[in-house]
Amino acid sequence: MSIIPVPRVAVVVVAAGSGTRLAGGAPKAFVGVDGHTILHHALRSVFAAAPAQVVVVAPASRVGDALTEVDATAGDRRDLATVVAGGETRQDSVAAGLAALWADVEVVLVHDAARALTPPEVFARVIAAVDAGHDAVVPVLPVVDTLKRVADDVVVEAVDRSVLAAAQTPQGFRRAVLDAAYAAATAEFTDDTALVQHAGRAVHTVAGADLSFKITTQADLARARAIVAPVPPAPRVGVGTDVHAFGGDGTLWLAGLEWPGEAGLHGHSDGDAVAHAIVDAVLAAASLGDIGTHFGVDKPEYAGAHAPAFLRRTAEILAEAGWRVGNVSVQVQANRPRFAARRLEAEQVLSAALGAPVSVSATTTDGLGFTGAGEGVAAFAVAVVVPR
Ligand SMILES: Nc1ccn([C@@H]2O[C@H](COP(=O)(O)OP(=O)(O)OP(=O)(O)O)[C@@H](O)[C@H]2O)c(=O)n1
Ligand SMILES: C[C@](O)(CO)[C@H](O)COP(=O)(O)O
Repeated sequence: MSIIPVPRVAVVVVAAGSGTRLAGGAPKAFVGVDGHTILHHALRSVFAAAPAQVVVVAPASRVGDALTEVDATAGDRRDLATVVAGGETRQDSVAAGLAALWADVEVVLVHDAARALTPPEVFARVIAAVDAGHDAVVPVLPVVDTLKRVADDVVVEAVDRSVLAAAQTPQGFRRAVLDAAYAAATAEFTDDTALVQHAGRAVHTVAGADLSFKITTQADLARARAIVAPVPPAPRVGVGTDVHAFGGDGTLWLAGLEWPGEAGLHGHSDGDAVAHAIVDAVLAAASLGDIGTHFGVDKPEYAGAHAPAFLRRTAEILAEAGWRVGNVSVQVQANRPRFAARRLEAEQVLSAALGAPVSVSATTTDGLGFTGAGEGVAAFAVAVVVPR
């Protein structure tokens, strides 16, 4: 692990928006592009830029998922990154990010996660302009459409586009200037250079980039998907296993079924090794971590939970990342219970919860190993996932 000096630059990545205009089925930053989320792609370019403190501002309910994306993208800069909860407006979220900056930071960039494909060189241009002495810097593109001033659906006048520019992010600031502007803010602005200019500071422009477009609508998402993954990703396969020992409280729950009269299994949840092996196989296929990543013992809502709770949430996580389950095959290895009479029932319960075909088979080890000794059960699952 290389020792990176405490950085003088910080990047606040605002990712706490709801994505109303996108209607992507999840907070925008967690909608899938190519099997990775918008936030994942945004963080890839942030961490590819100059070393900086990185503060990700996520929806309060998705701080854990944002940490997962930081873990997946930060590499040896993981110690430079933190995640905080955002606010009601973009400006509230920026303020939350600013509050998390380290004392040594002198230059602050504020970047929309929604501009997920921003090339790292734009970050370099903005930092260089602040270092050259500008209080505030905004990357811009020339306006290419003819613009009109409109009122009540009537064109009032044409607007001279030669004096206009389209603002992008990351927007860069001397930290003292941005902190002072936020401390004095009395109105909402849609970007940070507007707020700083309202506070009386000059704003300098640098060249933006076509790839820095903001993913706002489904058309923008389709554009990003065509850039990132011109050819739809092939189906992917994943494997998952799980083991639980008999001796837990209550009756047995396995493969989504209750088995009256059979010994229960130990576990944070109901110990259903079949369901947990399926979760691991599906998440592994989409490279989205494993059951511990999303359902760890720190999630009290899964204490004692049964298979449908795990499988429904796993299907949601997959969909948000741009995947769906093709099918799953799972085999349980155990002396008891006897599956033959209820195998189809188990397949129906598991398939309904996952939203995809799950086939179940069962076997014993002819007395060998811990399952053969009746100490517990083991389950082995293979899953195929395909692009949504
Ligand atoms: N309360 C908010 C609102 C927006 N943002 C972030 O600010 C950036 C630009 O906002 P926008 O593209 O408008 O995102 P949303 O607000 O999610 O989109 P919409 O307006 O369609 O709901 C996005 O990266 C978004 O995550 C934020 O961190 N906190
Ligand atoms: C900050 C910004 O991306 C600059 O163009 C834009 O103002 C964000 O606007 P939004 O309505 O919050 O997407």
